[in-house]
Amino acid sequence: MRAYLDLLQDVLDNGYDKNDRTGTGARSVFGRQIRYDLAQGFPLLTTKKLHFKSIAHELLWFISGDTNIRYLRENGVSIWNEWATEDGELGPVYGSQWRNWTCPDGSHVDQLDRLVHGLKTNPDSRRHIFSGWNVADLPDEQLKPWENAAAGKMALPPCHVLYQFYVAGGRLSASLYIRSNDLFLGNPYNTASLALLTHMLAQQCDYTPGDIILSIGDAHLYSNHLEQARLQLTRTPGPLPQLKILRKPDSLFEYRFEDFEIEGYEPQPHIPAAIAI
Ligand SMILES: Nc1nc(=O)c2c([nH]1)NC[C@@H]1CN(c3ccc(C(=O)N[C@@H](CCC(=O)O)C(=O)O)cc3)CN21
Ligand SMILES: O=c1ccn([C@H]2C[C@H](O)[C@@H](COP(=O)(O)O)O2)c(=O)[nH]1
Repeated sequence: MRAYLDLLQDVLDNGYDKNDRTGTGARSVFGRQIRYDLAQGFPLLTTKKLHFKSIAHELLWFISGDTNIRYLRENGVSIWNEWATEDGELGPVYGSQWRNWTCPDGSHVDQLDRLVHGLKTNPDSRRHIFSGWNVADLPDEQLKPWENAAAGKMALPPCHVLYQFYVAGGRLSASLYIRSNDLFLGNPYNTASLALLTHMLAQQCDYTPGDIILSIGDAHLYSNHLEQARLQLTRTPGPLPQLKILRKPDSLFEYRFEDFEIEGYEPQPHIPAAIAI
């Protein structure tokens, strides 16, 4: 996880202080990349305690195609509460685009189903991609997230926008473009989520999990996360935990939270930080 800490230092040292949509202010750099080899362990941050439960439930919720936070709430996950309508709606965010992209003729595309089929039947393809960036559903910038959701638009435009997969030597690798990344709160979630998805796809398609690569556009530390980032930089990363998947479900769409076990996770204490809304 050294590369993550180096990126925090890079932003502290070289970032520009900019205003941002949330009014919090952020220090940012543009265009950075971090790579993890999943053979080295599961990339769950060890320099502060992370809530794997939130990360896994959020990914299962995306994969199910759901865009209402009811499922998350029922499972004790509150990370999307601030953006939803009173009824829990977020509009056509990730799950909707991944599973149910609407075409001009009114038909729908299940991008994840196509991805799995492609990875199994045509591993050498250079087109193993799915994307959440559906221009027709982007929010109206003048409205609040929940107002957009109530109007049938996305509450927030996707941050983890474009996923690409690559098969070589029996290894499945994943590359993710993140247009905007809250390095203190969002990035550790995005990293572990991409790793978990890659493990699931590798299991389904009979490959070994390979590398994951996160390419970040606007990489920022919010002004009220700078002290927390400096505290984290005083800590030394520990050994990475291992992910065990306890059974092989019949499809990507049949995983349950109980199928995942994280072994050997011995993080340093949690560092609280306020989320910018
Ligand atoms: N400003 C901002 N940063 C984000 O990372 C982010 C958004 N907004 N909006 C949409 C989603 C929601 N995500 C979130 C939201 C909250 C936490 C958060 O507060 N994490 C706490 C623990 C909370 C918990 O797991 O219950 C942490 O310390 O990691 C993390 C990611 C990622 N995304
Ligand atoms: O998966 C995610 C989702 C969101 N974020 C962060 C990145 C930004 O700090 C905000 C989104 O604000 P925009 O003004 O739309 O860029 O959420 C993240 O890091 N990871």
